[in-house]
Amino acid sequence: MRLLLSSQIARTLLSLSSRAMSSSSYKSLLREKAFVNGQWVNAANRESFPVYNPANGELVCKVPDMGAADATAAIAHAQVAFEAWRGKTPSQRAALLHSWERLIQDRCEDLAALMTLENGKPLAESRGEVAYGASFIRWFAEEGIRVTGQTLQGPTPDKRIFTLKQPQGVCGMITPWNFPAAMITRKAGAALAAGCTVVIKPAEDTPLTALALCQLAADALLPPGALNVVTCSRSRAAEVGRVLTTDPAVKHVSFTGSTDTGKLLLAQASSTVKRVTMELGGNAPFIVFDSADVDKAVAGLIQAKFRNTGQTCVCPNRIFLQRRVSQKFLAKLCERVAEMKVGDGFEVCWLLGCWGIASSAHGLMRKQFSTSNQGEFDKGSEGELHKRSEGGIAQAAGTQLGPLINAAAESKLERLLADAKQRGGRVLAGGQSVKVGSGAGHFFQPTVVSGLGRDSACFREEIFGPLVAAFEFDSEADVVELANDCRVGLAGYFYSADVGQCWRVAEQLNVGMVGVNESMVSSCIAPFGGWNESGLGSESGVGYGIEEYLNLKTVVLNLA
Ligand SMILES: NC(=O)c1ccc[n+]([C@@H]2O[C@H](COP(=O)([O-])OP(=O)(O)OC[C@H]3O[C@@H](n4cnc5c(N)ncnc54)[C@H](O)[C@@H]3O)[C@@H](O)[C@H]2O)c1
Ligand SMILES: N[C@@H](CC=O)C(=O)O
Repeated sequence: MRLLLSSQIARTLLSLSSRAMSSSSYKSLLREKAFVNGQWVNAANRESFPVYNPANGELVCKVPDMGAADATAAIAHAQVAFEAWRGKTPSQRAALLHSWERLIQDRCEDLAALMTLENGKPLAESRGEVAYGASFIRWFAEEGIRVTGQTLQGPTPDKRIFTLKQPQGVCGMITPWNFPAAMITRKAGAALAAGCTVVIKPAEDTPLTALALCQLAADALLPPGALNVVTCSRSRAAEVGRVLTTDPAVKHVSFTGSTDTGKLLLAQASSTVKRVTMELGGNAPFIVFDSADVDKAVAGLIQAKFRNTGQTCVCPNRIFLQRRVSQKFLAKLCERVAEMKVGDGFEVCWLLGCWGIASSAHGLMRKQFSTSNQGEFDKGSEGELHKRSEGGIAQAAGTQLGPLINAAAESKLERLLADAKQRGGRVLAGGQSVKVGSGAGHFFQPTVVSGLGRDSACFREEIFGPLVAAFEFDSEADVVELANDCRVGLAGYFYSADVGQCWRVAEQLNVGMVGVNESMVSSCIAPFGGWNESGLGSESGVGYGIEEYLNLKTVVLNLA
């Protein structure tokens, strides 16, 4: 009887989940034009470029291939909009941002489907990203109404000093493909809440999520010109990027992407001394000490490393294992890796169907709570979101690793692997590309290699794919030196049961974010930023994220 009941439940869930999959309601958010001054527009040159589904190489649609003239026009509109937007009270801006965030949450399923379509990440992760992305808008709406200055005593009895924080103006933003929603909302949410207006150039691989966010911003009644998206192909990125980094009307450039591109944009932005926020590449150490709980460390690595098929700037890159624990860790890791399913991000099972239903229920509940008990409900959902995006990797029985973003990403993995083999590295798991469906996508097995030294490409370069490179070490001092032997410093992780060691190592790693017995360091609450060649400035966090978009002004008042 119990068996019959559970198979009926499974069948119902399966049918509900496949019905959800076959739904094409995301098309109502699919936009094939750029968004400037509240209008859907073509490129001045009338050209367009294709957006492909990385899972099967199929054409999704075409969007405008804009150039310098379009970027200049968008900046001019954003400048006009700035004069009105800065004049609104912080609470008025917050109310509009809250509406935008609510619409994003309400359309979570459609946004997630669009994201999986253009980026390839498993649907579970796309849902997690929509919620993560929305959290930044809510966070910054609240940050915006709490901006404060200082009142200081003067250097002489007749003087008083005040500080004011004022919006900078038009902000140019260049964003990557790996988090097509959250890297936009983390920047634009902060800038808009501060009273700035924005012109965004999204990555050429993933412009559709950016455009869908614009539609929802328009639905939320954000004023025309406050949020603009200029789309362009890779071959025009430098042209549009040059305008965003050199036009005197742009006061701030915010970029997330590779360190090489970041350096170029920094140099360009220096010509007009713009404020800059740079979130660049990482090479995160993931250290497992002998005292660590190995099962927790393996689970942590799986979550942090394979999120977005390993294409995340805070992904563990170099895995350092203390000699006594090394074999045990690798054996368990290889066991887990062998179970991971590579496939189309839309492939789900009834477990995820279950989650889809839960998330629809979440949408309904959210609507009900929105007037009565919003604050409390939001707090609860924040934790849920994190569990959900982690669950997408570690627990789901559907696709856990989607395709790589493009052919160049696959070639890079093959190069890193060839270098590892040539240097005597051993491939303990994976190591092959995978044919999925028509074979037009670029899929790769989760791969574990060991036996490498610090001369290997896996040690020196940001891997940005599902390849784990493990290295052994003997002492705490040795591993801190190894971990710090790189020019970037975004995130770092370690697992240890020794409290003293936890303090020491957290303090000694030259990175902007450290996970101690924890593999997820990103949230709207925590400052996000890197040291050294990983970037400049801080996104999110209490005060830090919004301050990036505010100018400090000192006012000296003479009382005499
Ligand atoms: N830190 C991150 O989150 C992140 C994100 C994406 C890529 N990466 C790293 O970069 C590597 C390559 O990926 P990628 O090619 O997408 O990164 P990229 O830095 O070249 O691209 C990121 C963004 O910058 C734009 N861009 C590129 N060249 C530009 C230019 N000259 N002027 C203005 N904009 C420009 C792109 O169009 C995209 O919007 C990856 O393998 C990875 O190591 C890091
Ligand atoms: N999206 C990542 C950062 C870049 O890849 C995060 O917020 O953790």
